[in-house]
Amino acid sequence: MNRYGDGEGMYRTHLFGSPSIIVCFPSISKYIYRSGDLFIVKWPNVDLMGPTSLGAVHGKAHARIRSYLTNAINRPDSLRRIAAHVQPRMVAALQSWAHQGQLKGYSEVKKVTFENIGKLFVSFEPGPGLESMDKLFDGLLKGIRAQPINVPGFAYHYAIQCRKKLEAIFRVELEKKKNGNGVETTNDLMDGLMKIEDDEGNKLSDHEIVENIVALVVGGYDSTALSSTWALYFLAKFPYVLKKLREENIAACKNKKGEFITTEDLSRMKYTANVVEETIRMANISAINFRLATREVEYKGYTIPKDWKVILWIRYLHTNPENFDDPMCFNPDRWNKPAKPGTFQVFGGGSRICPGNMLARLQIALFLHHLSVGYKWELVNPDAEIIYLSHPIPVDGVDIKLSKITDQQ
Ligand code: HEM
Repeated sequence: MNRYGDGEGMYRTHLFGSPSIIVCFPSISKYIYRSGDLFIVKWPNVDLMGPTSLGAVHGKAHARIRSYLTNAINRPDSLRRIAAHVQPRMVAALQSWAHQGQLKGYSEVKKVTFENIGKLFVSFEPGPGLESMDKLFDGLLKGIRAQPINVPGFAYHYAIQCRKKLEAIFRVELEKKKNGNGVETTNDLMDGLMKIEDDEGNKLSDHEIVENIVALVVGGYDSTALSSTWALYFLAKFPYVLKKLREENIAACKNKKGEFITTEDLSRMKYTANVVEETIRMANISAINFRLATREVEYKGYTIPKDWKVILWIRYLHTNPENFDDPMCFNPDRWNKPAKPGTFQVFGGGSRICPGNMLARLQIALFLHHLSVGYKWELVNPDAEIIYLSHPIPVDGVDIKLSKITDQQ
């Protein structure tokens, strides 16, 4: 960009041996998202994501899984149920953090997020099994954005081993469900995937169900945990934001007699919603988004060749002062008015927009509620360096000292 100027907001380069177009302006990003037939989604290391999973399939196969999933986790009635379901574990986790006093924010947030997601997706109960699965998912996630070198010692090779073990675990769960062996009737995502049918009444194969469940945990687990961890970080750094957040959240539960807050309560909590949006904008969990040109495309006098990778550079959009004033300032009030069109792409766009976006927002908001009402905390290393691979996170894993707020405070 320094060499050629902004142009139409894209430039060409070579990344990891592939010719690629890097897209960094809202207008061209919008065009690419809208032209789903010209630019198909194409994740790297799709074998690790699962070639038959939602993020990898196209056409009717994509539409039928997506429609089920959107109903199950992204509609108001499902979110209402999920809100009631996830809060007890958040409350218990925060109490245990206060007992610990000092803790690694990221690993603790991950534990509680994984417990909730494990229960929602496959009815897993917390326990040692869940902990070892967490490690397997960690290994799998690290491989997804690594060079595909299938040699022992490399992240990609290890990720393949983790994936095999995870598939074996989920296959056992699926068999139990199919045989009705010792599993009470549940209503989790695996049950839902088992029921999906296409126009001819064909169901998903066992293999497709298992691949989709693995992909859903991959998509929904670390992304949500990282976002909540960044909220811990930003709120510690911006105390006046925490003060306003706390006031709104205390007011929201003033007349409650111990019951949890609901999605209806949250819909009235404007500042909390702003804090969620600002957290995910600045966290940039998905810093880039992947597409592939299916044929040669002309755009405003430029040619995008067939089979070139098209990489949407989301972090650039979110940190460009032309899109967001003073972009590195954590300022939830900026969300009092909507972002400029096409500048906010945390969840991607078009027919592929993240189907878990409302679920993620809900979990972050509920976490913020219990955290801000009941606890105070500080960063042990406020100047910790940030690492960016595989995802952005302070290098110390957000080490915090946390305690319960007493009545006198
Ligand atoms: C803050 C948390 C999250 C972030 C930042 C995030 C971000 C994204 C992004 C950028 C995409 C790609 C969209 C595109 O290509 O245009 C995506 C897709 C996807 N996400 Fe999320 N996501 C989050 C939470 C979740 C959750 C909770 C789930 C739960 C199930 C989930 C499941 C998926 C799936 C299945 C896809 C593929 C969708 C498709 O190809 O149709 N994500 N997400």
